[in-house]
Amino acid sequence: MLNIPCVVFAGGKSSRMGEDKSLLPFAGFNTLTEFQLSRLKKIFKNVYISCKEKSKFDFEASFIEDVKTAQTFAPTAGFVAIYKELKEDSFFALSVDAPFVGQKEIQKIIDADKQDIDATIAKTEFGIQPMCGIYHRSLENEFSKMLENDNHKLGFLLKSSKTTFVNFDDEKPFLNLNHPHEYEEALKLI
Ligand SMILES: Nc1nc2c(ncn2[C@@H]2O[C@H](COP(=O)(O)OP(=O)(O)OP(=O)(O)O)[C@@H](O)[C@H]2O)c(=O)[nH]1
Ligand SMILES: [Mg+2]
Repeated sequence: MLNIPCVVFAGGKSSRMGEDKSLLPFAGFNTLTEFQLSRLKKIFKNVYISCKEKSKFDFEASFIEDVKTAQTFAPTAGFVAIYKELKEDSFFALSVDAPFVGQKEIQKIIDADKQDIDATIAKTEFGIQPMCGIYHRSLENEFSKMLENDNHKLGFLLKSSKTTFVNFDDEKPFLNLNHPHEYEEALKLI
């Protein structure tokens, strides 16, 4: 079991999906969020759910609600709240809509992580995967500033910080369910 806390980001608008993707049924679970919780709890000692309002879920879990000052829909609001809530020096961030990121990928990222850097993030041929990787507390102030300035460019933050990018040849584990057709594709792959 991994000691680093895992945070599943499930607070987005799902504008491309057209309905809240964190609440879509998946692999026999009532919601994609519960599917993620169930499998990630076998890998990490502590798994948290980052969201705007925990009341949208009808199950028990360790929820971290976004800071209330944030009107914007962007993971930045989640990051600021997570740093406030957790006492650990780093955490593993994963998007709720990435159901195929498995133990193998997670372990490779953990093995590449070091104490004196800001982040360790997955990268594929398509580009960096900001919602799959480790964020250190050294970025806490940066995230607060980004939220204040209504700047939500995670890619820019990572490229201008001490980030280790971990290369993956296989794109498949990083399938993101942004559009309905990707959800349909994922249902067939389970
Ligand atoms: N906690 C929190 N997470 C968010 C917020 N906005 C986006 N996220 C998460 O960030 C991750 C990446 O976002 P996207 O894949 O673009 O999901 P989304 O923003 O819901 O979808 P679109 O509206 O189609 O862009 C997802 O895991 C979202 O749940 C937010 O305001 N708060
Ligand atoms: Mg989005």
